[in-house]
Amino acid sequence: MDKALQQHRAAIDAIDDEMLKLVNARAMHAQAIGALKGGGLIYRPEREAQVLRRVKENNPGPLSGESVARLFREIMSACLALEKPLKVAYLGPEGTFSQAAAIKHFGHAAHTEGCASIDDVFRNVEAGTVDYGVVPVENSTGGAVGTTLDLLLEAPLKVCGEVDLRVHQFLLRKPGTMAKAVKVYSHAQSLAQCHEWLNQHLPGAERIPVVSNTKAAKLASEDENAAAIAGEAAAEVYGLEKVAQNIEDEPNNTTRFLVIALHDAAPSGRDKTSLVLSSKNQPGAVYELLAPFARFGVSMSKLESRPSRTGLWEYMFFVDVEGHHQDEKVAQALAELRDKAAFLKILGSYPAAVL
Ligand SMILES: C=C(O[C@@H]1C=C(C(=O)O)C=C[C@H]1O)C(=O)O
Repeated sequence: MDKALQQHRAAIDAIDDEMLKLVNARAMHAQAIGALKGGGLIYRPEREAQVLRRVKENNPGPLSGESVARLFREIMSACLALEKPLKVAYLGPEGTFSQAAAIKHFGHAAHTEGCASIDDVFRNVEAGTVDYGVVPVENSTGGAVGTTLDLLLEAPLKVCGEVDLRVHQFLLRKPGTMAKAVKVYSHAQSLAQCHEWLNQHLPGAERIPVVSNTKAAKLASEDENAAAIAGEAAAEVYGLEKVAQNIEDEPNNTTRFLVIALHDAAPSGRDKTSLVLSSKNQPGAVYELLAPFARFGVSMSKLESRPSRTGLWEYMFFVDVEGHHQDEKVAQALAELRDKAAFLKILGSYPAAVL
């Protein structure tokens, strides 16, 4: 047993030495490519998506496709940081799901910077104080994030990526607290995601929405009568006790985030395009408006309406379609839409999430 163990460990050491050489050789190629790009835009979302898809497809196992993709995500992140670590703004403070999404998408070598609000994330990207921003756009139980949609409509920014994050919620208390919680702090989206659980387990408690789950955790850490709903990372930041775990009503609770930047992405082979449009306020107008997608065989993966601020009972439609705006079918549908829609803004084309 001892001998076998030693043999395996010796083999692992030898493999690790090989891997060290290989990842550094890879890093040097990435550096050379950085130099070819001449100090311009180094990060290429479409290429990164292709690298991740390729390793998933070629993975012989026994490691899962998901695991190898996560490893390569970190390798690429470190390679890119050799040139210049990316600065990524998210809805802070530290420990939010937005930060987890930023790290999932860009890896740990990126510098993540917490902002006080979603507006601030947009402003920082616009001003160029950060390279990218990560903003929540919809949750599988709570629905659309209105602030993000409104800002996407107005901001001169592009969507260059998407991140899907499985969200687990915890009920957190100050350690050693015995009294039943009379107040529950959390972000409105998280309160919505745990609505049924709260009805059952804390029916009398007042639900108080606050700007972030981390803020909720902070408030609960200062108040014996309060609890917070937040993720694991927020519990760690404030040293709270996890009184109940996975309290989200929907077991597949997922939040989708968008990556915003001054540019979108080139085609990666499996892309999405986000756009916002409005129709004239007349019967059948919405049907008419969306008809070009059906006619050119473009699949729609999302349709969300939002009241327009300009007229009563007028709506903006946020649409995601499969394909890149440079793909022929999508380009044809968009050309037709341009004539029909009262308003059309293409928010950007980007690789469909790999991780
Ligand atoms: C090396 C490149 O630059 C960056 C680093 C990548 C990598 O490490 O594989 C991929 C895309 C870019 O974000 C490239 O464009 O190929």
